[in-house]
Amino acid sequence: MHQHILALYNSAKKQQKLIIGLMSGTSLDGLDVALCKMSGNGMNTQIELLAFETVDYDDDYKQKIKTVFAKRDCDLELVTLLNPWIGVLHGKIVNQCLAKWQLGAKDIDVIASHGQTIYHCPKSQHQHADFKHGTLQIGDSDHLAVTTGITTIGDFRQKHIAAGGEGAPLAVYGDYLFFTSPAENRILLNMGGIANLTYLPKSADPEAVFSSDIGPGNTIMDAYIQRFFAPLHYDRDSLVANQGSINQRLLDALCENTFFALGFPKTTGPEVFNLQYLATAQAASETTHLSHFDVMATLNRFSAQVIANAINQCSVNLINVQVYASGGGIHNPLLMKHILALCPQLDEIKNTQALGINPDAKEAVLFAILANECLAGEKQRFGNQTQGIPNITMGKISFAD
Ligand SMILES: Nc1ncnc2c1ncn2[C@@H]1O[C@H](COP(=O)(O)OP(=O)(O)OP(=O)(O)O)[C@@H](O)[C@H]1O
Ligand SMILES: CC(=O)N[C@H]1[C@@H]2OC[C@@H](O2)[C@@H](O)[C@@H]1O[C@H](C)C(=O)O
Repeated sequence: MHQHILALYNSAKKQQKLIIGLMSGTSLDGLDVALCKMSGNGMNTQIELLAFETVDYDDDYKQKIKTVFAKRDCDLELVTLLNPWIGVLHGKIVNQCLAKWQLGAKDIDVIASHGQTIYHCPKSQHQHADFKHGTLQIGDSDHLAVTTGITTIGDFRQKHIAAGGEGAPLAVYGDYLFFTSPAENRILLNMGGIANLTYLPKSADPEAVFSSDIGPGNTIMDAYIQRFFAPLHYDRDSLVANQGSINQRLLDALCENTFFALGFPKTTGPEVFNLQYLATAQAASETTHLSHFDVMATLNRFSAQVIANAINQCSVNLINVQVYASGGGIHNPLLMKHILALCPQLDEIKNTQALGINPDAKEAVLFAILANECLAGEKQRFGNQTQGIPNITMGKISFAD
């Protein structure tokens, strides 16, 4: 037996594993690195988040990725070069974290790497008769494995598409295994660049569980701030949006999109929700004269409205439902205030820290759970398959040598 297969076999049998989850999301802010002590599998999964770092990307990284990110037309040579380059860079970041945590490669069972999404196009978006759904993550895991000396499981989304899903959201798998509770119906809300939610009924009925993208979280707000308030990268503490007023005509125009009429589950990305989307809505509503502050106030409300609509849609007729939020949007006080005001049935919105997981680390932890399932899980059953949750194991395995 090959030594790496044997090592994986031994890892899979271990009572406790150390898995590093890596997530680099649509906000392009940095690499989230979560050191997870994991035991069990399936509904018995236990996680202790031993350490967490967000290692900020420098401007050079951001510029390089932005050249191709969510662009229909881009330099294919650059994409080809970025694929290994990001893998190596993410590997070096893991090595820095290991040094900081005083751990060596041998202490880690596997790395779970999401990579960097550069384009996501479900059929609802591309509407090309010859093709189904597509998504592309770069930052190849062979390069991570060689750079770190640690077996790396990556490229999780392709199996989801191969099995009939849209390649996202994958959050549902980890959310279902780790956050389901017989005590209450739960909505796990993540507000990154794109917002998504997972509905977890207290019955744990896998036929009733689902996960869906909702629409923009921070992505249009971030793009607007980067364009008009550089060098700011985002509207820290809602300081800009708080100085403006909501423009109802622009808000109505922003809400006019076929994506919002689609049922759950559905996916989207910055390929749709971007500055061009805003410009189209401004032209349609004749609001091109607004101040930057009013535009930001309106964009903030737009995200909140989209998110609140989705919460209301899946909590209708439910009593005892609790929302647990995660992602960078929880740090945007105006956004949180609007969402709560638009969901009168909620007394509060908690965050996933109340369930033991740092809300900034949640997506990176999610990929550690997927890797744990890849190694040690058994096949899950998600019922009738209409919720976009195929019964699959995800991830491709890269060895270090
Ligand atoms: N103090 C703050 N005030 C306002 N917004 C904040 C604050 N801190 C973070 N954010 C927002 O959170 C964003 C980062 O969120 P996060 O890291 O969850 O996104 P992501 O994981 O890249 O996205 P996705 O989940 O769509 O892939 C920032 O770009 C910013 O918009
Ligand atoms: C294609 C892609 O990278 N999608 C991301 C993105 O970021 C949030 C939302 O859009 C979600 O669908 C997904 O990530 C999370 C981790 C998921 O798959 O659950």
